[in-house]
Amino acid sequence: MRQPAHRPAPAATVNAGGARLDIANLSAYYGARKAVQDVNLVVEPKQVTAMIGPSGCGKSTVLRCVNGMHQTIPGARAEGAIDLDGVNVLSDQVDPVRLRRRIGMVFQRPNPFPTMSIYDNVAAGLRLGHRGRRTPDLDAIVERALRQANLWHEVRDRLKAPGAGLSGGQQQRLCIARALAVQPEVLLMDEPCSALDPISTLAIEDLIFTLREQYTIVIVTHNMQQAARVSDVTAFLTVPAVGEPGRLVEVGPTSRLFSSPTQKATEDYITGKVG
Ligand SMILES: Nc1ncnc2c1ncn2[C@@H]1O[C@H](COP(=O)(O)OP(=O)(O)OP(=O)(O)O)[C@@H](O)[C@H]1O
Repeated sequence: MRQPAHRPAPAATVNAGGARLDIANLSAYYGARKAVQDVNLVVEPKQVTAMIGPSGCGKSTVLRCVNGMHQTIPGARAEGAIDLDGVNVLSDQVDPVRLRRRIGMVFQRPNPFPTMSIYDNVAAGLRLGHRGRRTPDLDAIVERALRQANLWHEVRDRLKAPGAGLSGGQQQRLCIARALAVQPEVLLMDEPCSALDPISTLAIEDLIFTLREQYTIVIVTHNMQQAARVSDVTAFLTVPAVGEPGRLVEVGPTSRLFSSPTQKATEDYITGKVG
């Protein structure tokens, strides 16, 4: 393994700015069971869009469909369309590996590769994409991703140490660096702070705030204060009745949705009457 050169990463390689996602009439199934129905949602670049709603309403399912991960679950399928700058990501023609390079995902529990060093964790996706060929400027890309994830200064002197030896909050920022290293256009975050302490949560929220300049970000969160703090737009999903699929009830600018929701179901949820 080579050590990264201690020099700033070249600015020209930094992703210039996110992509638009247009989710149209999305329904998703696990076997015969419909989990979400007719979700319509436009996600704009350079914005943070939060998805909130009670447990089981389908927030994670929508995220999975966006980056094709539902295909890894036996019996799961999606109907409708998810347009990523002109390409329907649900089409059979789309290569799932390429799709996941364009759409990165960060999960609820930090999941660094346990036997890999900090450096190799960040480089993992790049090596995968180059099928054994040497990635140009790997050191610089690793450094840039760690800087973007606000982790560089904490790990620059121990890049060979195992990623699993970092704190929970650092591990989550390492996973964000790993996702950013392949320069995705969209970053999906599924409850990225739910396993973290308040200080680490604050660090991730600050990071989300700065990353929105360069990426299209969708965050699923149970924490309404967090949605209010970090997002520009909020989408509220719910399950209308037991056994029914989840539905998107309302979407709008975050400040408006929290101050004057148009739907009673949204108001009941954000005021804590249900959910
Ligand atoms: N792998 C799976 N197999 C079968 N059903 C699933 C699977 N994953 C989710 N579901 C079902 O799909 C529905 C939506 O689940 P999903 O995890 O998307 O909801 P969620 O809003 O993200 O929930 P939470 O907030 O609890 O994480 C639920 O009824 C759930 O039980």
